[in-house]
Amino acid sequence: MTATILDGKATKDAIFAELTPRVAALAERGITPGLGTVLVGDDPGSHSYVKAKHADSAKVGVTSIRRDLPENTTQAELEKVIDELNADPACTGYIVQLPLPSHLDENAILERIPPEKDADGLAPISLGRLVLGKQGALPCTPLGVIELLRRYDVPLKGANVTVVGRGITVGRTIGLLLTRRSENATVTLCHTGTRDLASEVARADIVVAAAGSPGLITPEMVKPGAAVLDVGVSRVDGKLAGDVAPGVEEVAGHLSPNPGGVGPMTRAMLISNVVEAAERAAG
Ligand SMILES: Nc1nc(=O)c2c([nH]1)NC[C@@H]1CN(c3ccc(C(=O)N[C@@H](CCC(=O)O)C(=O)O)cc3)C=[N+]21
Repeated sequence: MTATILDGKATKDAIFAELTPRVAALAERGITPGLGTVLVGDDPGSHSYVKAKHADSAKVGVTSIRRDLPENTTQAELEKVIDELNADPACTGYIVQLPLPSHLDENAILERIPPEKDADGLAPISLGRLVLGKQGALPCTPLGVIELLRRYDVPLKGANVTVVGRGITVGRTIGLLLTRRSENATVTLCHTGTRDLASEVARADIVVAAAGSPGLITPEMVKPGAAVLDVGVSRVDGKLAGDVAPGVEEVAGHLSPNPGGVGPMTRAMLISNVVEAAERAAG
């Protein structure tokens, strides 16, 4: 058996094609969504993600506002930029690219993002609303995983989902989305303290690998026919490596590769969040 590839790039393009007329409809009412990005430092990976987000915005007609700051930016300088975006009516939503350099207080910055301008659901108030099941911005990577599964008709209701990794952008939050009544999945969250990772993965109908540990998920672990999503990414000898080892495509029923899987979906969900927030604000 060879897994059906969950093609995140093609799915992102399909989502953009759906968003473009919605942005045009907003434009007719005099509304232009504007996505801001705040990037501190010169990590090449972060730079290429941010660049891609601006290209995405342009593609669907969303204005973009870019704030690139040097590595040695102080907390006060960064807070000033955040306050400017908060006050700028052209910026309807924005993200602070994570991780921030270690001398900066990341949580204090995220606290400063008002929920109505939070484009990727990582500000504390948005995360709290997610826990409470209240309307708010939702995290883009978990949304991307769910949307990709939905578009390939991989059933979530009642599915056993094993998530590997407890980072804030994926592992910690995806269970909150998957266990909503609208998804109704059963979620197991694994991490470095998990006693028997192989048996937790073997039980799963869907595996979300978001540990950032190259090749962690091997073919022997995976239940034949399961859907496997490779979300983790690390650099090994300068090359990008996912969490899913070669050979899993022979066992899995569906596989989202890395690159070309959840990464582009994350970007699609960011633009979708910004468009949806603008529509909601317009009434
Ligand atoms: N506040 C915040 N929100 C984020 O959503 C966020 C973040 N910080 N910090 C870093 C991670 C990482 N991330 C990616 C987005 C797109 C790709 C992506 O599109 N990747 C392509 C190609 C990547 C390449 O070739 O360089 C792919 O997977 O095919 C990857 C990674 C968003 N993140």
